[in-house]
Amino acid sequence: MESIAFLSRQGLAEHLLQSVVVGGLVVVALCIVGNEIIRNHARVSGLKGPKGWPIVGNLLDIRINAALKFQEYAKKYGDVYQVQLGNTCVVVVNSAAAAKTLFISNSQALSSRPITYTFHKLASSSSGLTIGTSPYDDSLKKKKKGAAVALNRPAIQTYIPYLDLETKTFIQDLFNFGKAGTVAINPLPMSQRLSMSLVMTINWGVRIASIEDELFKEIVLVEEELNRVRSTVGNSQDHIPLLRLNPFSTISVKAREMRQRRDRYIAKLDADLAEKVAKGTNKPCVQASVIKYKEVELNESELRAISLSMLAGGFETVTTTMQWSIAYLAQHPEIQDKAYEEIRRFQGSNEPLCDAADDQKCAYVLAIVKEALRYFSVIPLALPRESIKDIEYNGITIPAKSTVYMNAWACNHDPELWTNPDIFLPERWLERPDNPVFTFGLGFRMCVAHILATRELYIILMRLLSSFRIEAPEEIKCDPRSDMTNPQDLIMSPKPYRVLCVPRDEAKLREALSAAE
Ligand code: HEM
Repeated sequence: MESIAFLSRQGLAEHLLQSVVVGGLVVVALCIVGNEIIRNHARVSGLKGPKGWPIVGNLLDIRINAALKFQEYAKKYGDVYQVQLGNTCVVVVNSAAAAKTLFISNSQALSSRPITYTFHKLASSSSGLTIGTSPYDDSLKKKKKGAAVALNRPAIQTYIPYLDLETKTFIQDLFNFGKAGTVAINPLPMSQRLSMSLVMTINWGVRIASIEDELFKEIVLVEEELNRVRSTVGNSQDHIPLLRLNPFSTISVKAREMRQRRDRYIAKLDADLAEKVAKGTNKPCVQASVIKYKEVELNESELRAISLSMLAGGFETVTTTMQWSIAYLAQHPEIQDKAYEEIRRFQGSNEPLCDAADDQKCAYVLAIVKEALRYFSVIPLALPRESIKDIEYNGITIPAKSTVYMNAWACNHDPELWTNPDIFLPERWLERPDNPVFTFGLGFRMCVAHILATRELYIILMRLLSSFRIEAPEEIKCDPRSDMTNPQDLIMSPKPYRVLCVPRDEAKLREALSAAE
């Protein structure tokens, strides 16, 4: 009797277990089917493009190098197509001609940014968004106007003394840490200090004088982590909502921690400046003087957004462009020697610290800057856009609220624009100085500081190449297609390396640097 009861209990338990498993599988299958229907519905009607796998879409295919993979897809699907990143349908633009049509002719329609889970919900500052991550609204227009006033040509003219001081300190650092060319060094912290100090001086009137500064180290660490958090394609949870339920997600923990740490130093910088303003001891700077742009009338959170944007936009971008360039130039002495000759000829003297006020008049050095911006394309997918109204493109309607990526890498390497686009060749810019560079984006949301950034890179390279011969003590891998530190970062940086900065004329350089002190 007992054994019959036992068997029937066991049978019941097995049956229950089977029902739970089958029920669970049915629910999962229904969820997948439901999700597929939603995803299919979200696709742009009539636009070609790969659908990828259920749930993940094309995310797995673009892990190694999204911009290159998108460029490859263009051969099959055309210059403009759609991909499926998890649940997000993205329109990708891959040629110079298509980018001009979409981002310039439809500038206003493509004036917003999509909201992402990892950055916007977890990591963005409690007191507001940066300009680069703000969707389109009236507040964004005011923030952009404030930044434009701070970064237009007349304003940049007033920053020449800052450019002068920071680039001199850069040369001094390379000379000192590299012990006059006898010790191989990684130039990264020196470039980071330069670009960070410049934007901090412009914004808050305070410098970072040394790479040993604790605030410098904190900002470097936090901004580098945020670069990961802002990844366009690397955070799966941005595109697969189910993953947001994971309570142990390391990227979510990092995002929250970095937000708090960033809020702390921005608040401290603002408070220190407010104190100086009250005492009348502040240096002229954007934050202190923005109140005088009466026509803009920014509130506190909009002012804070400008500060955040200066650091987020102006620090890693310039640094990584320099870091790739130095790696490449170290292995191409012929480009360095040509630049050195051109600088000497242009200046008519043997002065290592070239004139900081020179506005990009040495054509060959400007050509190196433009080629570095093009060839390395440090933000390969620019910053994502969202359309605010329907766009007609080649008979297809890209509806409002679509996410659109400009593949800046593909546009910069477009064979319709350049012969041998995969070769680093500054001379191409002497032949076609007016060709476009896509590295700063295009249209309404184009980089607000592209004039400052180009001028900064120019004067850094002028002084660097006229002061030193850069030598590679060992091979440095610096192919932008494969040698990045983390292919999922928003801003791509090369792996760490070391170079020797050998003074071209040590006595003359010592003299110039000591005169500058
Ligand atoms: C080599 C240096 C730089 C590169 C490659 C770069 C690249 C970019 C790119 C690709 C965008 C998005 C453009 C688009 O959506 O079309 C952007 C936006 C922006 N950049 Fe830069 N940038 C650089 C330097 C700077 C500097 C020095 C600053 C500030 C001092 C800055 C501030 C900004 C801001 C505020 C935006 C947001 C514009 C908006 O969303 O309306 N950038 N930048």
